[in-house]
Amino acid sequence: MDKPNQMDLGATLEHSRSGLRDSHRRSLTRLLFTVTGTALVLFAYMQFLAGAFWVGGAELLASVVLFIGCWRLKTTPQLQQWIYLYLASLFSFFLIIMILPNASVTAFVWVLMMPVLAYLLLGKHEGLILSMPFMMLGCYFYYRYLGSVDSPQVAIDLLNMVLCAGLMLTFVHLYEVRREEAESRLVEVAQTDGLTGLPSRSSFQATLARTLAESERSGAEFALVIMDIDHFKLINDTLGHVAGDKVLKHIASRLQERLRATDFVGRIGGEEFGLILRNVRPDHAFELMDELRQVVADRDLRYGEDRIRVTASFGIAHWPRHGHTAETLFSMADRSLYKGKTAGRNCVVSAEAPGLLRSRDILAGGAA
Ligand SMILES: Nc1nc2c(ncn2[C@@H]2O[C@H](COP(=O)(O)OP(=O)(O)OP(=O)(O)O)[C@@H](O)[C@H]2O)c(=O)[nH]1
Repeated sequence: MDKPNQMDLGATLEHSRSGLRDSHRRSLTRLLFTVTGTALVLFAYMQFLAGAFWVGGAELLASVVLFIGCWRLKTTPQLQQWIYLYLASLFSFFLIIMILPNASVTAFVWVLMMPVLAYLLLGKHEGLILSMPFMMLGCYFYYRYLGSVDSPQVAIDLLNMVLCAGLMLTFVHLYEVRREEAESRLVEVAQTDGLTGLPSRSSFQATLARTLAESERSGAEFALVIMDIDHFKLINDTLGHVAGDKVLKHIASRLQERLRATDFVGRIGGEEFGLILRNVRPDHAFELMDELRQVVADRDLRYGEDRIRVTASFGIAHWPRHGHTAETLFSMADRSLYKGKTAGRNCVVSAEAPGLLRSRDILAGGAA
C-alpha cells in the first residue's frame, strides 16, 4: 500500500511546490521587467542624444511593452509564454548589440548573464535549452568581432570568453540541480511523519482539501475516518516510549496493508491516524473500518519477551451526508470517535444521523 500514498503525497507536494514556484517566478519576472524597462528608457534617452532616433524609438517601445507586461503578470495565466517572450527578445537584443558596426567589446559580457536569467526563470531543463544556443551564437559573434585568430593574444581573448561562458553555464546548472534536490528533500521531510513514514498532518489536510474539491466536481462520495489507538498512554507508561513508537509503526503498517489503492492514510496526531476512503458508500466504509479494527485487535506485536496487543477506535464522517467542508467532516468524525471511546473503545462509530451506527462488538455490548 506504499504506492498510492506516495503517489498522493507526490501530487500534493508537487502542487504546493509549483504554487510556490509560480508566485516566486511571477514576482521575479515582474522585477526583471521593471529593471529592464527602466534601463531601456535610459538607453533610449542616450540613443536620442547620440542622434540614433530609430534605435532610441525601438528601445522606448520595448520599455512600454515591458511596463504593460509587468502589470499583466500579476494575474495572467500565460506566465510561461511571457517569460519565453521576454527571454528570447532580451537575448536577441544582446546579440544585436554585439553585431552592430560600432559594437563595444563590453556588449559581450551579456553572454554570461544569459544562463543566470534563463535558469532563474525557467529551471534547469528549459533554462539550458534556451540559453545554450544564444550563448553559442554570442561566442561565435565574439570570434567574428576579434577578426582572425592569428596571434596568441587574440587566441587568449577568445579562450577567455569561451571558457568563462562554458564554466558559467556548468556552474549555474550544477547549482540548480543541487538546489532542486535540496528543495525536494526539504518538502518531503516537511510532509512526512518521521516515525511511521506516513504523510504528516499537513499533507493529510492538503489531500483532504483536494479530495473535497474533486468530489464537489464529480459527486463521488468519500469517507473521512479518524482512528485513535486505545489506552496508548498505558503502553508508554508500562513498557516505555520505544515500545510505544514500535506500536505506532506496527499500526501504520497494518493500515497501509489493508487499504485500497485509492485510499489515503496519514498520521494526524500522536496516536491518531486519518484515513480518506474514496468512492465508498457509508455502509461499505463502516464494514471496511470494522475489518481494520479486527485486524488491529487480532495482530499482536512482539517486543522482546513481551507481546503487545492493542485495539483502536474509529470515527467516520461521510461526504456529502455529514458535511461539505473539511472542518465539519473532521468535527463529525471526531465526535463519532469520542462516542466510541466513551462507549468502551475497540469500535467503529459512524456519524449517521439521527441514530448511531456502531460496530458489532458495541451493539452486542461486548467491547474488548
Ligand atoms: N511513544 C510515543 N508516544 C506518543 C507519541 N505521540 C504521542 N504519544 C503519547 O500518546 C499518549 C496519548 O495518550 P492519551 O491522549 O491520554 O490517549 P490514550 O492513552 O490512548 O487514551 P484513549 O485515547 O482515551 O484510549 C500520550 O502519553 C503521549 O505522550 C509518539 O510519537 N511516540
